[in-house]
Amino acid sequence: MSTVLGMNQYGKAETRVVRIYRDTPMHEIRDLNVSTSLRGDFDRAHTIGDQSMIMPTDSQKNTAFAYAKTHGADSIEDYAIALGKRLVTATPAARQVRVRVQEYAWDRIGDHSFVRRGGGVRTCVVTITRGDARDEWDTQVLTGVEDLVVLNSTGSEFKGFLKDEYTTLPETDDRILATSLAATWRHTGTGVDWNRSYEAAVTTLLRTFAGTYSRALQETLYVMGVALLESQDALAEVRFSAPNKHHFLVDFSDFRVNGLTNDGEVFNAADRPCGLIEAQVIRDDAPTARDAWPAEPGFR
Ligand SMILES: O=c1[nH]c(=O)c2[nH]c(=O)[nH]c2[nH]1
Repeated sequence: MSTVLGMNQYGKAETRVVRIYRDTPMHEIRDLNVSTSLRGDFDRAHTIGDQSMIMPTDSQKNTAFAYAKTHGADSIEDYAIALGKRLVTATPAARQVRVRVQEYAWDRIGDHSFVRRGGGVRTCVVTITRGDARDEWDTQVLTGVEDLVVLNSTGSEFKGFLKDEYTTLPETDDRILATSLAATWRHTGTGVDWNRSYEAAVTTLLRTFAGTYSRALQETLYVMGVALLESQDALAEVRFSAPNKHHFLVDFSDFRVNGLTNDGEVFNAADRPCGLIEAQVIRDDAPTARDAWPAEPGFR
């Protein structure tokens, strides 16, 4: 039996590129998922382990970041064409490149604040307990929003934190703050215009996220909780679960490209792990929650 190498291609899949345009106080965002694949004569890499014709996938990823700085402005098509031509040009053995780009759309909620388009799933959990008398019910209503993805491209710091032998995180005065917010709030009664209350709650959460300088996501959640409870008298408490979706500034300093700087413009949107910040904000005179929260282990 003899065997030969068949079709093959290689590249970097799903480089999560976030490009911030910050030339004016009104920032713009492009949020991309970029995959590149090179095709050509890469037989020797497969058959005899010769890497001399291989442009590393790591370099392809770096090029995707660098081109977001220099070519990311207009359309994903122009960006993909420029990136693809560069990769083929830099890789003599490549005959063809395929560049796939997905762009996530964001809507503006402030000068440097955005919410992912279409985001936010409305939820409710109702718990009804039979009372002593006929037609007597104890009704507890939780309303919430999940997957509300929000991002501030500046106005966020994280510094002054506890450090030990394992701490490597640099302090920062200016970072992206992004989270996929889950918030659940408890109503004190049922005489509520639910739709109007929900819309107002989400508006308050978004407006507060956008309008609050953040020293940590913990502080931002607390301020959002206070604002929500102050905006509607009939809310007893709110609970937040907020993954800190880390955006790492891409280090261009090792690239051998003249004049390429990264002044808070190109970020790697990390997939995982994320910080997970969770907090409850409650009125001090809130009626007891009884069984409102679906907290039995293993139950929903
Ligand atoms: O807002 C933050 N809170 C933290 O507790 C934390 N920890 C961390 O590494 N980064 C951040 N950011």
